Amino acid sequence: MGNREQVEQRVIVALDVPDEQSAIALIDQLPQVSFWKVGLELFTSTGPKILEVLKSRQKRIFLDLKFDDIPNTVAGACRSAARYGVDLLTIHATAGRDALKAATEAAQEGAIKAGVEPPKLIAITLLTSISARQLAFDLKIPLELPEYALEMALLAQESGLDGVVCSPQEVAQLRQTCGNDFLLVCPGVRPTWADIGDQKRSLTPAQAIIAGADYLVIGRPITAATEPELAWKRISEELTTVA
Ligand SMILES: O=C(O)c1cc(=O)[nH]c(=O)n1[C@@H]1O[C@H](COP(=O)(O)O)[C@@H](O)[C@H]1O
Repeated sequence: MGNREQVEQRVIVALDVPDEQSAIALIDQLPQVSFWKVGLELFTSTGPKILEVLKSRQKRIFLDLKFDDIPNTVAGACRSAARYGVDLLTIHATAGRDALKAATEAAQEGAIKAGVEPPKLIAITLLTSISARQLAFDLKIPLELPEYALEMALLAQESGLDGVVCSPQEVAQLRQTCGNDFLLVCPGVRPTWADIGDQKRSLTPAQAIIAGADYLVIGRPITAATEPELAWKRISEELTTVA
């Protein structure tokens, strides 16, 4: 496998579209994409049907439902989601230690019962749409943002999770503290030519990989581009220079 193919496998494209038809159109338009993220918009619209579509095309799946509830409820949700045989699944670190532990155990149980590989359960540290100012003034968190993100990552690691979702701006620090076996997945990635949109703590694809991300999650710079294939190619070429 060449460098290019290897690095392309580290890009997860966010399938943030409203229905199955638009999702299938994008999946088929971008055959080189091997890893897709199904999030709240698409899953609420199609339910698990879209997961079957992706599996029938041998794609890897990040099911990003960002569970955040009491331990019993998140455990039930993770047990159910794990049965789909997806590769990655998300929960918010703010659900707390008991919920994170219960979710980890339940995801294993659900997968074993269904006879599929358990998903890697990863926790959201702090949404990449939140700035340091918003963390302090709106959320009233009295910690510096990098320290808060690190605390959430350590909470996830201590609770037995496989990794976290973090902004590329925090990934170097998290890699150093959490080690190489902890999965670091970075959304909030923006090539220099793309709109920043609602993302607040962004880096370019090359910078995010250099900083230590295992996977990049990229949505609108590709999916909302006039020519998604060209956007994908530009990102892939950028990454090949650092891989
Ligand atoms: O869990 C995520 O994937 C996620 C966490 C986070 O902190 N920030 C974030 O943007 N995401 C997701 O990553 C994707 C980013 O999409 P774009 O901003 O269009 O590249 C979206 O599907 C978000 O739901």
